[in-house]
Amino acid sequence: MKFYRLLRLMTKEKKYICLAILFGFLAAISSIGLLGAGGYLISQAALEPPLYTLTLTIIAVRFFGLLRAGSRYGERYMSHKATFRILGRLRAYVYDLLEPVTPQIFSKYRSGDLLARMVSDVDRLQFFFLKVVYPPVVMVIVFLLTGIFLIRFSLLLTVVLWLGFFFVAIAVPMILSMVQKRMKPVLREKNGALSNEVSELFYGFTDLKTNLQLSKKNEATEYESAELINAQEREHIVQLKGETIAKGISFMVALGVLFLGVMLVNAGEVNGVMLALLVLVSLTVFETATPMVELPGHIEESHEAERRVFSVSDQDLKPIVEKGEIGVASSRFPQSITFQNVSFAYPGNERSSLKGISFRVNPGEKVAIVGPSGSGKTTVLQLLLQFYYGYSGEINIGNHDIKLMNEESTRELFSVVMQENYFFQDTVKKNLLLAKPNGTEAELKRVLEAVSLQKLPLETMVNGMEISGGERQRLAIARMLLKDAPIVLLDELTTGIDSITEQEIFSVLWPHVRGKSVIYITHRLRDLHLMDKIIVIDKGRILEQGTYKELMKKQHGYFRRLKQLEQELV
Ligand SMILES: Nc1ncnc2c1ncn2[C@@H]1O[C@H](COP(=O)(O)OP(=O)(O)OP(=O)(O)O)[C@@H](O)[C@H]1O
Repeated sequence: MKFYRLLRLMTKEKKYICLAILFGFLAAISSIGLLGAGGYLISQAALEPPLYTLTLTIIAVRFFGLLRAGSRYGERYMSHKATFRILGRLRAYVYDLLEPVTPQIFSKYRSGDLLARMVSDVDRLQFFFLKVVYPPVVMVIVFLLTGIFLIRFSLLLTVVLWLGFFFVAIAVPMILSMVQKRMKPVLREKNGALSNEVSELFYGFTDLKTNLQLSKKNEATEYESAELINAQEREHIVQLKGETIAKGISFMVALGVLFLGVMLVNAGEVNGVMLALLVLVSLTVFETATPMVELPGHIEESHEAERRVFSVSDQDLKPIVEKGEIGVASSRFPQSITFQNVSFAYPGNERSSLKGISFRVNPGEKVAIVGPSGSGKTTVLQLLLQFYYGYSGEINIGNHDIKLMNEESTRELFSVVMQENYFFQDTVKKNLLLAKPNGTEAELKRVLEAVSLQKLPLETMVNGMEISGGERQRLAIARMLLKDAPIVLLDELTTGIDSITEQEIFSVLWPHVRGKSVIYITHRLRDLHLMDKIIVIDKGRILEQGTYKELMKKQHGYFRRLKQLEQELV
């Protein structure tokens, strides 16, 4: 159902929603009361009665004036409070939906695009309550009550008012929405064409310039821009026409009420001093109805945003199993890791990236996984870190199947350096503290020294230009050293680092990980004699595994051939 999830979230903010509607209603009614009482006062004053007879009306005008100011403030305050609380809930809800399927999402969408889209769509949904839900509720209540008030004078007045309501709040917005719906595809097309031109201009700037095509591209971009502006103008004119018609109808209603009022006064059914009150009341009540012209647009926009926000999580991206609750008894001791006949294909991929992989890392053992690019090495870590669940076979840490283990406490077991490591736009210090929130400055400096970054001040901004790719990689290693978890996962950790620094890092790293279980992924074959076991993997299958000596003894072994090839190259 449309807006089902949004409405469910909204019900959690009942209190503020009810208060917003109450204050909105009071604000509208007091506006009507103020103008009505004002009109009545002027009419009465024109008859020059003794001043004391006007006292009550003057008090009423003052009362409505004050009530209007107070309730307007209350309405703004409560409606925004409700809106922001709903928005907060919505953000948390969307985050909870996406968090378990994040790896699947990022393998499907470009992460930057998706995040930007998500953030803007969620933000757009904040207007759902403010512009879609609550104004019509207030409007209907106000029109109902005003209609009932007018029945006191004549049923005809009420009929005219409700007829006006039908046209202004229902018929005109519906017709307008139908016309705009027909214009939307053109707008979308022009929008897409312009974004296309702009991104080609932006990303292909150097090529366009060197091939002398820049001015041609500029012209094309300007043409698309003018086309889009024209289409937007046309849509805006239609919108303005709708608003003008709605306002025109509300004036016609006021005129109709005036006309009827005069007839009623002539017939002696209504006192003449009430005439101004009737006209002003019927005019003011439409203040709540004329904004309805924009309602279909807001509904459409919210619906589109809602569809996009939830479409990502509604796809077949759900984790295949529910996570278990088994906590890890102690994260201090090294743990064994076992893969038993594990096969896995990434969501949407027909080809399996792992095919019946079995191996064991004993507690405290150091195991290298080597193999050519694309052979499935990183995938082993992705499964171990529980970024994906849809594999067959079993993965165990200690005696527990990881599918049954509590996700967060399991991750405490790992210190990880992946091929690409994310750093927050913050200082070196803050980025390091992520791994150990209570780490002291001395500890931070010690790990920086370990990766030969002692000259890097802790307050340097990581995403600033001062840090090179190799330094970022070393920083990731420093972060890993700081976490001090019992299982260490290293994926191509010295990519982008020169051989001398690499040697320095390894001389710190191996002593540091002594006693820990280590999986070290690499396609470089140096230092592998330090490993307890080497697993050679190609096209998702294990080709051979054993100690360095065992593999080097195999006459036609894959590893031996690789090693020989590397030595020849060196
Ligand atoms: N997110 C993903 N979505 C779909 N397919 C993927 C994804 N990540 C990897 N693959 C595919 O899985 C296979 C194994 O990839 P993996 O990254 O595990 O290889 P690798 O041995 O670590 O390679 P490299 O040394 O280049 O990092 C490759 O064919 C790759 O195309």
